[in-house]
Amino acid sequence: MSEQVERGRGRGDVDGYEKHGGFPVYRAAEDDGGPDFGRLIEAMRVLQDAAVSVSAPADVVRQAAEQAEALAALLEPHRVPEGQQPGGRSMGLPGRGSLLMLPWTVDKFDATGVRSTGVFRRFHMGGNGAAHGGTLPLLFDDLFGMITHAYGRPISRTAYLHVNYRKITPIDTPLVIEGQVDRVDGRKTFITAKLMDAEGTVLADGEALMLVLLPGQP
Ligand SMILES: CCCCCCCCCCCC(=O)SCCNC(=O)CCNC(=O)[C@H](O)C(C)(C)COP(=O)(O)OP(=O)(O)OC[C@H]1O[C@@H](n2cnc3c(N)ncnc32)[C@H](O)[C@@H]1OP(=O)(O)O
Repeated sequence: MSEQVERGRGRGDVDGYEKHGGFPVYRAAEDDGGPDFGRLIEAMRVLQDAAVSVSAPADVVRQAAEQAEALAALLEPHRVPEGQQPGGRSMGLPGRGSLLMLPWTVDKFDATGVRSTGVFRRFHMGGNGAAHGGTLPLLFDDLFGMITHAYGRPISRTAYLHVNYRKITPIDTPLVIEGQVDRVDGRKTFITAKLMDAEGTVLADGEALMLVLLPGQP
């Protein structure tokens, strides 16, 4: 571990951790949305896998569309403002219960770094069995956000994010992504991470600059 990482441990390294610029302070959902929320989100992902991979008779497609519309209508009256919904705030669920985030599971989260494991699914596919290139920066960016948070930095936004695509990233294959803070310079947090397969082969690596928000910055 570098001296800079050691010095940066904990939340005392930067004044104003609780200020978060102009960003609201979000709390984790207390009960991961209740007993069936994770089930709903996983069923939605299975549905997304199906929706992008089936070629079904017209009658089946019509029935599926009607059922999807009925499900949306069931949920519609229960919309709440950002920060109150369990989606994205359920720390015990893959991808924190978000349908946007990769449905991965965090198995290390501390000041020395964050590691997460999971698969790219069929609905993440770009072509020829490989994950779509745009889904990798999403995975990296969310990891960089968590690394920044775990390191104790105030709420920061990504100023730049660079991904090197070293090898094809296969779908439906267990993978791991791991990264850490490399260097801190005032508002700047420099982070690197690697996406690897089960044998440790690097499929992609990335680096980012996260900037601590100033008071009032959204
Ligand atoms: C509970 C679970 C939690 C889980 C938490 C999970 C959270 C997920 C977080 C995801 C994070 C995101 O995706 S955030 C969404 C994507 N990012 C954004 O939308 C950011 C949009 N950009 C901005 O809002 C702005 O550009 C800011 C706030 C980032 C910076 O604006 P600013 O405050 O005016 O900064 P500025 O003066 O320009 O720059 C400050 C210093 O940084 C340098 N700098 C700025 N940009 C760059 C750049 N691209 N490349 C190099 N250097 C740069 C400048 O040269 C300067 O250096 P010097 O002259 O001082 O040396």
